[in-house]
Amino acid sequence: MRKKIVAGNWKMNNDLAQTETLITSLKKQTNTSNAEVMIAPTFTNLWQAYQTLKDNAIEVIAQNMHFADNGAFTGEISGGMLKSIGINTVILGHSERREYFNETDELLAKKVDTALAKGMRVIFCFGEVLADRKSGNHENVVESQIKNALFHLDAAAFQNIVLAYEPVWAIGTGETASPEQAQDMHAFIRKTLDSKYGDIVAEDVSILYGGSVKPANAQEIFSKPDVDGGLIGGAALNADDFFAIVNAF
Ligand SMILES: O=C[C@H](O)COP(=O)(O)O
Repeated sequence: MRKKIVAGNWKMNNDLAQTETLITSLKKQTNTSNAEVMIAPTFTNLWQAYQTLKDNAIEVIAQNMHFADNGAFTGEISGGMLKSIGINTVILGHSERREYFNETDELLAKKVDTALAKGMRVIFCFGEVLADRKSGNHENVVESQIKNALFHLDAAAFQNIVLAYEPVWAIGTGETASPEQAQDMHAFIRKTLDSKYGDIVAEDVSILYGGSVKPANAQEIFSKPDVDGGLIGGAALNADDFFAIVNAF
């Protein structure tokens, strides 16, 4: 069964004190929707966030992880380390990881494998840049990102995969994909999954939209039949805005 999910990706924002303040505000909010709510603080604040929220319905998730279990990878964090502090979900393939840290589909396939082998849930991100959208190549780009990183998996693996379509031109720019553009791409993503795995997988996978989702536009985007939620950046840094988006369902 497809789930509704709203996940806040805090990116490299909020030190420990700011994290505690924001979580205190989040705990005062009421979820009147049927959406699962997640937040992804920075690594240094995951433990504190998890401890503060472990009796709350808000799930604390990670923004990234390495594919190896351990070893000489200075500055990296493994899935086992995340699991050991109670983190069961990880965002992989965010466009900022792809752009600034050279993460390729091939690398992401290895990260996905490791996360799934650890029993973790993956929020797998992908999306086209503006030039691809302008040239009409956006569906080809998204199709190859999905195929290259995920199509080695078996159908059962998709029970622990959430997809997040994030057109790069809409991230942090204030320019949102129109609800129709989001719907069209989400429907295309289901068609792509259907071609390999059949309609049960295609219909059951949750597909989130990310890119300048705000309280003012969330309801219209979430009203589209193939949009199952959002991956929220800037607006997730304010508790009122974030829960206005959660409650837009
Ligand atoms: O992970 C979140 C996305 O990059 C969207 O960020 P944004 O809501 O600030 O555009």
